[in-house]
Amino acid sequence: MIEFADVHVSFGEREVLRGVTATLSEHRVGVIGANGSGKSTLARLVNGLALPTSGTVTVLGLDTRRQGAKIRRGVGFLFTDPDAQIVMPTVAEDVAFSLRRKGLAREEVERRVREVLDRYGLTGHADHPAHHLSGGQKQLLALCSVMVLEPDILVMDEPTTLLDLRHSRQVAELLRGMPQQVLVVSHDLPLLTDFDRVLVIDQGRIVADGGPDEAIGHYRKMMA
Ligand SMILES: Nc1ncnc2c1ncn2[C@@H]1O[C@H](COP(=O)(O)OP(=O)(O)OP(=O)(O)O)[C@@H](O)[C@H]1O
Repeated sequence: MIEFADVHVSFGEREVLRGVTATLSEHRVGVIGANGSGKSTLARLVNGLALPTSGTVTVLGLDTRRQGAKIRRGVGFLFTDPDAQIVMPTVAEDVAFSLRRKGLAREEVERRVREVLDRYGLTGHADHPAHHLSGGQKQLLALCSVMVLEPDILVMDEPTTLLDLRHSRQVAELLRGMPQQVLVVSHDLPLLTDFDRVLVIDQGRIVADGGPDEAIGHYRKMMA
């Protein structure tokens, strides 16, 4: 559950979000809108990477302003650029990295890494240098590194930008099957067509909020 209560965010003089109020409890929630409308800022509020200038963001029952560290343990965040998330030389080591910090036994780490690489189709690349993967494979690797931690909520900022049609469909399918709540910022409208709820952001405000047909229709008209 993610709750925004009259959230404003300003960077200096510029007000980027202006009075956002929404309670998100649906499984897959999409966020669309023009460039610079405030979508990434909204996503970053969910794990406390950005904080409200005024108003409150509550995630998993916790206030992001006071309990950011705890929230970040429950909220997986996937950036647009997977290179920003690769920290170790090989694919398997990269996925294992975040788990090691949890203090799990080596066998348990290896078991979980194998399982997640298998689930996302990267088993054959386990010992390959992570930076040699294709853009789409790196995106899947970043997803593995986040999902292996079994987050309660997954936030994705434009996860399909680098992906070909097959990989985009794979991500869409994975999101459908995930038990976690997922918040996805995207310009990839087909990805969102069977989502449970889509928010349209314009100049820092929610201007449409509903099923994907209605919200995407509103967005298309707005951009015409
Ligand atoms: N840390 C920051 N400092 C100053 N300005 C910022 C910061 N983060 C975002 N902004 C500004 O806030 C506005 C909204 O940015 P944001 O990234 O949320 O938009 P967006 O809707 O995700 O855009 P896009 O679709 O282009 O990714 C932009 O004008 C951006 O320059």
